[in-house]
Amino acid sequence: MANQIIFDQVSYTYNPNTPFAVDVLNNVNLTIPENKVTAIVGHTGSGKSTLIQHLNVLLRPTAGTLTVAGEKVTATSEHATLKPLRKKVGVVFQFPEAQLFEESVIKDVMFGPLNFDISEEEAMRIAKEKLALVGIPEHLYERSPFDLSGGQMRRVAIAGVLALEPEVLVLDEPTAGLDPLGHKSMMEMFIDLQQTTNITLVLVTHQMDDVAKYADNVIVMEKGTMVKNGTPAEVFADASWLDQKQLSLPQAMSFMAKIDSQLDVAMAMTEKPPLTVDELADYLLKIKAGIQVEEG
Ligand SMILES: Nc1ncnc2c1ncn2[C@@H]1O[C@H](COP(=O)(O)OP(=O)(O)OP(=O)(O)O)[C@@H](O)[C@H]1O
Repeated sequence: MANQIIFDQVSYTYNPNTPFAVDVLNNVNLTIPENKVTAIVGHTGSGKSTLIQHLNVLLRPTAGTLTVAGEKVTATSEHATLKPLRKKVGVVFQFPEAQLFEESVIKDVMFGPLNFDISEEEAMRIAKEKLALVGIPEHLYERSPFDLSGGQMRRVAIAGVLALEPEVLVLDEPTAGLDPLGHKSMMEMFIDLQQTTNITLVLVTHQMDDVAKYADNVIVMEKGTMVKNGTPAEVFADASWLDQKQLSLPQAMSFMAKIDSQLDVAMAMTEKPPLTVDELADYLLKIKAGIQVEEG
């Protein structure tokens, strides 16, 4: 259970003890299971980014205890003792390409490992491996990262995070601004990585289709607390509750909600409701087969 993440009564206040103090997390209690994909959803301003910035200790709790990668973090944790944690937890922030800075692609990806006292030779080996994984071809390694396309820059920045070989990978809307194909291929890359390396993946997203398709577990945040936790099927089961929280259903479920009342056969079926487009297609084919049997 070393990579299970536990928030125990965690609160966080920006600018504490000043007139600008803002309480953003309020007594958060939650567990993120290890070796699974957990999606964090919630209306804008619900505290998702603040929550995940605790995972690699960019922020420390104002109160309460966070356990991550086997380390306990509180308001008084010493900075120096938390360095190993920064290697174990990689965070891909929104628009990570903004953090590129080295003169070449390869140097940018080697920067993290070199900072953790890994030899130049080994850092180079890791950087090449991660660049291949994110789909950056070798002829771009010596180019300036600033000469690449936006999508390529993002992949280089992600390779830089992966180069630390984190055990927990946190993604804050990693595909924001990408076109649908870029979005799909990047999400599939992360999910392949999760499945082949068995890392713990935490995904902050507004895209309910991704939650339905990729997540094992969903955490719903509202006003700085967790208001629901469960599988996608459990969280999406109550459409009116989601609506109250200003969250949407995955497309396949919205489609079903629109036609369900007209599909007596479907309503009679004991099948679980489809969450994804693939499941919806299977569901409709079963209904069609059912109708044909009835008519026959
Ligand atoms: N540096 C900061 N100083 C003061 N308040 C902040 C700071 N960063 C965030 N906040 C406030 O904290 C609250 C939660 O912000 P946060 O970015 O964690 O929400 P979010 O759920 O990630 O939102 P979004 O979906 O829009 O990214 C917001 O009210 C925001 O204004």
